[in-house]
Amino acid sequence: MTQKFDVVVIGAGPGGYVAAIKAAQLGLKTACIEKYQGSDGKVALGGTCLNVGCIPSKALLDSSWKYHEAKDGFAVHGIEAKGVTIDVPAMVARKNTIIKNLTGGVAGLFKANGVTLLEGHGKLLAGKQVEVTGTDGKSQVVEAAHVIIASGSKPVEIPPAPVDQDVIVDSTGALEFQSVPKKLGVIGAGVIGLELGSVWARLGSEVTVLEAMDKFLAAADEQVAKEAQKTLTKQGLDIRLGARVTGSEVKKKQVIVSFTDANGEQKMTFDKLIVAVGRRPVTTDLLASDSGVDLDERGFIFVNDQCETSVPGVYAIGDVVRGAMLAHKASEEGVMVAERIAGHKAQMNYDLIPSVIYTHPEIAWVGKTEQQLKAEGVAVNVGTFPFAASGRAMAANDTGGFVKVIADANTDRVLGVHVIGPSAAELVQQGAIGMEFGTSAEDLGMMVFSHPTLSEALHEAALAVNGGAIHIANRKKR
Ligand SMILES: NC(=O)c1ccc[n+]([C@@H]2O[C@H](COP(=O)([O-])OP(=O)(O)OC[C@H]3O[C@@H](n4cnc5c(N)ncnc54)[C@H](O)[C@@H]3O)[C@@H](O)[C@H]2O)c1
Repeated sequence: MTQKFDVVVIGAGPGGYVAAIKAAQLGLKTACIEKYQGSDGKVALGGTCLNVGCIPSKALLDSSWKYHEAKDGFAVHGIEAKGVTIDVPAMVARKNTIIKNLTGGVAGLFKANGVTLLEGHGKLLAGKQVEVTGTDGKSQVVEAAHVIIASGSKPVEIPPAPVDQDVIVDSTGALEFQSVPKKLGVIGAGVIGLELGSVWARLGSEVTVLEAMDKFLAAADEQVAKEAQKTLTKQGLDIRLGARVTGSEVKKKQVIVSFTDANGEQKMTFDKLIVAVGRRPVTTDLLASDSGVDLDERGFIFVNDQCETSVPGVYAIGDVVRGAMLAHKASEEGVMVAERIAGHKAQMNYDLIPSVIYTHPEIAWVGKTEQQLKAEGVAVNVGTFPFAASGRAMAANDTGGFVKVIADANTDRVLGVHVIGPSAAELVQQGAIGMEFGTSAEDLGMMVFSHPTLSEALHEAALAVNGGAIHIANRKKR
């Protein structure tokens, strides 16, 4: 007999698993389909984020940062650490343990919330039926009153550098190196290129980043991007802008990469090459020809602001639809859709999705950049505060970067918070909370911030918007 559900979710990444849990919590009979197999051959929940994305990369970023600190950052504190070494297989094994704990945790949450897990590949048929094909090749069809597609994304491949997951790897392969490559090439100075480039640079690789665009971190505020480029270069990342990769040749476990830049044609040889040039939506064998769901011109599933597809009752969320490819955006879309299915009037605020790059210092922002606002003709006041003037940052010997608060010159409403520096992600979240409630720079300035904290840099930057910073000379006078 055909199994019937109120909600069937295709994909158990941070979009799909959150949607499934939320739907079940709202009293809907919910199933979630997932096929991804972990290293033990068993189905693992959590999608790219938990298995080969956000979490494993942060595990390696944290391990490599501790190594770097032990090697080069302790002496200033009077701590002597001699003979510091890195055991790369142990570092990678720790990362794998974290993945196992978290993916197992999601399975536990499914059980606790009564979500039925259907193992296999899900395909949407006509009439909100979903075909589930198991790894044994056997298929079953389930029926749903509502379907949520959360099939995610995968790395873009480029013909000049075909991934073999040995010498030329994508973001997944770059989490599995068993030793530190002497020379590491990275194609793409985006989020993944900078995070993974940082991991291996801290462990001793000579890292060259080849970026096709002439501008570094085009999505970030220009002042932040400039500071980031300066800092990462100082850390040893050789960032080549305007560098177009034209070919690669793997020879004796090395790769010779050809590229053109302002100086003409170039060749460089690397021991490993990471290709990190973006991700694309996964829609392969996902939609039957008569499913009725439309794709947009870039291959994403077409949805409106409420994540409704062209078929009533079928929704799509996360990386497979328009917007930022971020786990937290996917999760919030999942919550919104589950609530709407349950009859609530949930909406999502697409204007306040924070962005974070987990380098050191972290780079994070929410809202608009100064350049975007100027292009829109919005008059703004800007306040910045450098961590070099923060007592807490000095105590931690982590004084690089600054906080920048941008407010509407007429209303004083905060329109953007941009941070490069220690705990930037956490500080930007404070800005996001304020902005969600329509805070003005003055509101933030009037609040009591604990002393001594890094958060005081946000307080001071908000005060500086109107020339009232205490611990730095104000550029703008009251
Ligand atoms: N911390 C995070 O939030 C986080 C971490 C990892 C990934 N992600 C998401 O995953 C997605 C993929 O990340 P990503 O870093 O691969 O993509 P990205 O879009 O952030 O950066 C890709 C970069 O590669 C460059 N590029 C493209 N083709 C090139 C070529 N042929 N030669 C040289 N450079 C080229 C682009 O100009 C761009 O700067 C992004 O949407 C990102 O937001 C987010």
